[in-house]
Amino acid sequence: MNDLPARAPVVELRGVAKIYDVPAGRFTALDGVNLEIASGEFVAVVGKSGSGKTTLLNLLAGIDRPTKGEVIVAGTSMGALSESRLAEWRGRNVGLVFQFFQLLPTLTVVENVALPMDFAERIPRAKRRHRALELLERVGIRDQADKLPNMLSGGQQQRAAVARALANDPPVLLADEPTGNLDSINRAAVLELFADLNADGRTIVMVTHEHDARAFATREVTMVDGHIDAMPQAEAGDPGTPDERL
Ligand SMILES: Nc1ncnc2c1ncn2[C@@H]1O[C@H](COP(=O)(O)OP(=O)(O)OP(=O)(O)O)[C@@H](O)[C@H]1O
Repeated sequence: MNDLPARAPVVELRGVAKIYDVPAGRFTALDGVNLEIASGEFVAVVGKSGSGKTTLLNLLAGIDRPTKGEVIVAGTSMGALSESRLAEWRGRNVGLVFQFFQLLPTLTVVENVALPMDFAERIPRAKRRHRALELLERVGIRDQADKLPNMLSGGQQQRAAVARALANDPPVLLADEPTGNLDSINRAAVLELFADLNADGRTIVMVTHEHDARAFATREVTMVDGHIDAMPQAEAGDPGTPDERL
């Protein structure tokens, strides 16, 4: 995994604002956001629709840039990077998981998982398929490797997407509503997988609406109108033991 010392902040946001130009003028989606996430945390980002969760995640992923403030992930302040360096940085330092999986339909599952390795060129070409198969084994769908994505269930497709996100062994796994398109059984399975990966030391930031999903995280960050709520109300109650969580 990554070489960062245990508990060092792997994510830092300092005075971050994101302002969009909209027909009516300017819309402040994030304002004055400060956040530190230590290596090894599993953070659930929660909050009402429109509170800024996806905007925050996109800044962490380097998909978007802040209007103000600094975003530092895995030791890199992203504001200093050109677009091309940012794309290269992203391929090596963050793994992304989305609600709708976003697997390429014409590639097999194992080819989808190996694809980010081609871009980052960190793993020798001859070892990429082997590593992709190991990752599929890790997420429990090694037997689906040579199928096309549309032959898999939603839960299996999301497992494949998680394996793809881990392809370049990124310090941070970022997930935007990863269980939002799954039935309850697959949702539980994917959350267990995230909890397992976190137990192995992987830092995870997950945007979610789902109360049960929050119970798997080690910390909850609540967004309210573009801010982080300093004193969130207890909503979900005691998360309970793992067996009780779903
Ligand atoms: N590209 C954009 N241009 C203009 N406004 C935007 C843009 N992207 C997001 N917004 C606005 O910023 C606010 C925050 O959006 P964001 O998608 O981050 O919220 P969210 O908490 O993830 O919501 P949801 O839970 O519904 O996905 C919303 O009011 C949204 O309409």
